[in-house]
Amino acid sequence: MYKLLDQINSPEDLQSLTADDLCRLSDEIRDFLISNVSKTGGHLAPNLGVVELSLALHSVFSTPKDKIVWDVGHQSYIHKILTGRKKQFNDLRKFKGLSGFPKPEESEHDSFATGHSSTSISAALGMAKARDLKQSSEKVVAVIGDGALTGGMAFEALNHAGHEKSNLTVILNDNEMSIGENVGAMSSYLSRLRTDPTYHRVKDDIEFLLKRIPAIGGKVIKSMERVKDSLKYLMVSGILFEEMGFTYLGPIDGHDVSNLLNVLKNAREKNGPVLVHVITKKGKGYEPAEKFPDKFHGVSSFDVSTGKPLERPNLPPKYSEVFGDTVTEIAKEDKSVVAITAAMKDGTGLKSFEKEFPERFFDVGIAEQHATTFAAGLASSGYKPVIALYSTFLQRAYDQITHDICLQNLPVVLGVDRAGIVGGDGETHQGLYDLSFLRNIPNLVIMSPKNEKELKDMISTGISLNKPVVIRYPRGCGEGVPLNEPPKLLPLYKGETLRKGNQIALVAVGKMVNHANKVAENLETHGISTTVYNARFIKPLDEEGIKKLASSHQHLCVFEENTEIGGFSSGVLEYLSSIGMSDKILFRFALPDKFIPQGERDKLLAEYMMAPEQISDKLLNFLRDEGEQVDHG
Ligand SMILES: Cc1ncc(C[n+]2csc(CCOP(=O)(O)OP(=O)(O)O)c2C)c(N)n1
Ligand SMILES: CC(=O)[C@@H](O)[C@H](O)COP(=O)(O)O
Ligand SMILES: [Mg+2]
Repeated sequence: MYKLLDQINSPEDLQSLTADDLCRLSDEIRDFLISNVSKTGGHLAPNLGVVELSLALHSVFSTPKDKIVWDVGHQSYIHKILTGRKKQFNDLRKFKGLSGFPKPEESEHDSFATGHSSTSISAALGMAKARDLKQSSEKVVAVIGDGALTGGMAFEALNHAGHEKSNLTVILNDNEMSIGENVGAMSSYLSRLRTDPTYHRVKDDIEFLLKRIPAIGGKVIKSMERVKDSLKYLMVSGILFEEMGFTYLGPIDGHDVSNLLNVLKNAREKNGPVLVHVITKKGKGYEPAEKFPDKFHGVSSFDVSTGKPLERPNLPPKYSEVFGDTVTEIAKEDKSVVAITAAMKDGTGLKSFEKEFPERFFDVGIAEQHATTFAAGLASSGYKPVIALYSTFLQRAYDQITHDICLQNLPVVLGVDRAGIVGGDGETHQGLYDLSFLRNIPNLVIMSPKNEKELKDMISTGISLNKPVVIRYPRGCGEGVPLNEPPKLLPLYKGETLRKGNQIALVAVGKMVNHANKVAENLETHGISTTVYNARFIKPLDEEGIKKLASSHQHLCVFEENTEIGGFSSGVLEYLSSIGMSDKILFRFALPDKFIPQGERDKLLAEYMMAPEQISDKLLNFLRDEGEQVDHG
């Protein structure tokens, strides 16, 4: 199928290839990527942009002895192709298939697990210091994008690396894109680096002129070093990185394999930290991705000939879209509402808010900690910030929520998107811990809607509370309920009974409410009288409602799409034990205390015995063993 790629089964196989061969191999790899990712979905544009860079890296450095850390890691598909995993791309991001991110347990060539942005330089510096302490000789490389470079951790690591002066190569993959257009002063600085020929021209002109002055010219050039350096201070050419103790090389064309090979060999041999500034095009080699790199950042299956997603039945609106539209509607009436994203305006649905209120919309870059305390600052000055962050990325801002928002009881609403199982992104992205790490923060209200209509109501209720509020909701489409009614204020800290029975009460939050309804229907066919209670509030808990259920049913079961450790069901257990009724809890249905792998949500729920039919069977078997009357159904 592929003349060159079929011969590549490990990085060593690159050593015999010429630069021309590598160019031809780049074309084959792009064809392979487009063909496979169009079927499986995945991060296409980021990977199309780093084909030559990945080939050059694996030609100059030799993994697994040398270490390459891929920041975010969404752009590591070519790295995986070159390190013996091309045959696994049929199952990319699928249950029990190839991960879309580096995973040491998947290959010895994957030096560090990544998925969250801006960690690569820190990890690479740690590896470099370990090498120095062991007095071994491996090379260490971090590959970081211009988007990831807006993350605070990256600066902390650059600062430390410049101080330590260990040998380390940082490749800055600059494609002017985060998921959407990159933002921030660093991004503007990089674009000056990319486009500013002035410095080079002025420096060359001076030298050219001086060389023409007979005799003294040479001496003057020497003394002109200071002038040249002062020009450097005036111009750009990586001065920021040079001042942080790095040797700056670049900017270079990230699609010119020959030049990449030369510069990387040069960087490899340099002492101290080196930053190689590589200019690439996100989506290179596939026109739809080049034209719309944001849309092709992360794609589902698509038609290669048009770039359009494969036909899907008309699905309900996504929770994220409902979130963004609702906040925008409320902001039309309430001028104090402002919206904040950390480089995820598309994914969180806040693009609609930006369009309507550009002056009240803030994209802070990949900077969740800053986003959160920035919101606290706005709130302390009379505004009502709404921040949308993915559950998994919110993990970064735990102290900011605690120390900067809740301690001061500031009116900030946190939309915690992608809460629950997220699917193909796997362990690094599952939103399964937010109920546990948020529930212990004083002053914080935590809600989770059973559907997209209740999400609207919770947003309106949350903003009206004028205090710290979290609303957690899942990735993907809503339940298809009507959305034409305006949002209403919910009865505070109260749940609702959706189905009335008297034997077993199923208490659920969020998407698990629909799960509980299915279990209840199943139990009722076996003659088991079942209540379904939508708790709505994880904190403060609806204690009165829970107590009533415990007093009027033989058993309670609790459902949540969160780890079983410290989440909603732990809160119910804590409360019931405080009133001597903890024995009423029969089962807690939550995710186990482990990192949950990638895979379709239904497959993962079944893997952990949380499919509705599995839960029903478990309950029916328990009741039978207890001698309860259970019809055949
Ligand atoms: C902490 C964190 N926040 C947000 C994200 C979501 N995310 C994944 S890739 C990406 C953009 C990365 O841009 P860049 O580093 O320039 O890489 P490129 O896709 O351009 O190659 C973002 C925001 C993340 N992975 N981690
Ligand atoms: C690599 C990364 O972190 C993001 O691109 C993430 O994969 C987006 O997730 P969604 O597809 O759920 O928006
Ligand atoms: Mg980028």
